[in-house]
Amino acid sequence: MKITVPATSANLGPGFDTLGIAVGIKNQVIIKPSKFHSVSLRGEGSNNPVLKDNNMFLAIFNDFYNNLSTKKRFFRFEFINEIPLSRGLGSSSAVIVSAIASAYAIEGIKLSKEKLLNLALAYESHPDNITPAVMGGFNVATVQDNEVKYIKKEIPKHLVAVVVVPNRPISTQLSRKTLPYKYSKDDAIFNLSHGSLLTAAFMTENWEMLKIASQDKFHQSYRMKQMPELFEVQKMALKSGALMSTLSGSGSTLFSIAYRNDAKKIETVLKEKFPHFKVFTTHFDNTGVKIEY
Ligand SMILES: Nc1ncnc2c1ncn2[C@@H]1O[C@H](COP(=O)(O)OP(=O)(O)OP(=O)(O)O)[C@@H](O)[C@H]1O
Ligand SMILES: N[C@@H](CCO)C(=O)O
Repeated sequence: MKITVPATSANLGPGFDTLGIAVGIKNQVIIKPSKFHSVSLRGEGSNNPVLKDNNMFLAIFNDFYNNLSTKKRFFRFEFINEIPLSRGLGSSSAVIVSAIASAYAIEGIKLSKEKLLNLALAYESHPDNITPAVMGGFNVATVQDNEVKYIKKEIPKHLVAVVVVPNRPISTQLSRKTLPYKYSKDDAIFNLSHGSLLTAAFMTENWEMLKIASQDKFHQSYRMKQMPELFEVQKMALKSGALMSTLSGSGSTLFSIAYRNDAKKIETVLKEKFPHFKVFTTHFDNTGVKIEY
């Protein structure tokens, strides 16, 4: 059995804890029944021994599997990770979603995507990474009575993401602590209006509106000050033709959206200017987590 789950970019500027989008890089887990427990790990995180043994995937998988099954079975877990850790591309959300989906699937128990999403919510207080990780596409999500309420929009193929991944992480947990506890009425209205405009721009495919709509006063500047070079990346991406350029989740990745025809030029400029960062272009994922037997 193979589970595939996409990376996700949350906030998209003003949509703090609300807007998120799934992109073409992914984590895959191949699970096979085995005589004994074994784990292999390739790609992102493979040089981190902690991730091999007591990683979050196995902890969540076992929590659910032990409740779903009466049988004591062993498995071989083969992790193939493309999503970098602590770079704002939803690595932990991908793990949470794929671990829960795997436990149900290995037992042959059907699990709707809505139910999966609400089970994942228990592990992540904000829905803006887990929702696109489950559903794919662009999502607007909120939590009401412990349930995620969301609306999804698929992204057309002529749009791509140009992603700049710095060589230093920003921890979501720590960076949330650097944010103000209170905001002024003006800043609240600024983010409400820009987040609403951004959502409408995605839903109506008004891509030229993304640049104005993706401005933020809640979190980006506080976080980007931890790595001031990110302001340069953002300016260069927009100058080279990006439709929008925002901090991906809590960072450190800078996430830009562009027309497919403009991506090569943007990517080339960013690679030349920031050779110490990983720069790549990827399509959008409109499927979300998927299981193949
Ligand atoms: N691929 C993974 N495999 C196992 N555990 C993981 C993986 N990714 C994240 N984790 C666990 O989740 C914790 C938080 O990781 P990380 O900071 O990447 O998540 P995050 O908050 O989603 O940030 P980001 O969105 O930047 O990835 C890690 O310390 C690790 O315990
Ligand atoms: N909305 C979350 C996203 C984390 O990926 C944050 O900004 O902390």
